[in-house]
Amino acid sequence: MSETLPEGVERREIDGRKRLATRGEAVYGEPTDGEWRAWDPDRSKLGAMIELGMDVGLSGGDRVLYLGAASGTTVSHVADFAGPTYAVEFAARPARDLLSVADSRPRLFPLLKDARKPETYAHVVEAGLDAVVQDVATRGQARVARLNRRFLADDGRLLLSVKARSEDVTRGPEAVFEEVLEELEEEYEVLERSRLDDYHDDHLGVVASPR
Ligand SMILES: C[S@@+](CC[C@H](N)C(=O)[O-])C[C@H]1O[C@@H](n2cnc3c(N)ncnc32)[C@H](O)[C@@H]1O
Repeated sequence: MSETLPEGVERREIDGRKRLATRGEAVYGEPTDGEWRAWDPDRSKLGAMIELGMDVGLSGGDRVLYLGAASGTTVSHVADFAGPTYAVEFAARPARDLLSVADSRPRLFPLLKDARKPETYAHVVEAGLDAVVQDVATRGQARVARLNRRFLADDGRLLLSVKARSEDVTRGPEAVFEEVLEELEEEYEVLERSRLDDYHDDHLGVVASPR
């Protein structure tokens, strides 16, 4: 397992065992130790990717666009160690919780926007970002990643979680993943892929860089 964690992410003994952790206010009832809070890979695809040793290439202070922020479980951890973190979520109810998560995180910017319409937030989100993290769990996941490629620096990274059942409930996950990757590869080079089933059934984690 790779131990090159981003600055600001550590493996710490919390509640009786070593866990990934970041420093910040607790958000989803996760165990804490002082100012450190456990990052639960069962609740977070990005957490699972890091736990599984994928080389996500994140660094402390990175500028990040997060697509599919929901109520902020994962993006709260990202904003604990990253620089400006733009969090896009199109459903109003989870976005309300996301606003309170941002209260204690001055570098977290919630955006009630549709990730399929990047032109609606292009005036807020800077270009040349270090990372786009995507967990939208909706049909057309490759398309969303392609549409948001414009925000990434040439040496930036896409950290994508693909949920097979969101694309097609009738086909096997591997066939769905191949199709999603084929479309993704029109604009990205896939650097690493790994099933996340230890933590999330029928999900694929993908690390990619823009072509
Ligand atoms: C699996 S949940 C995300 C969980 C979250 N990433 C976390 O780990 O804390 C997927 C979220 O993506 C949002 N979503 C789906 N399609 C979207 C779109 N086109 N634009 C913005 N958000 C979208 C859903 O409303 C939902 O909240």
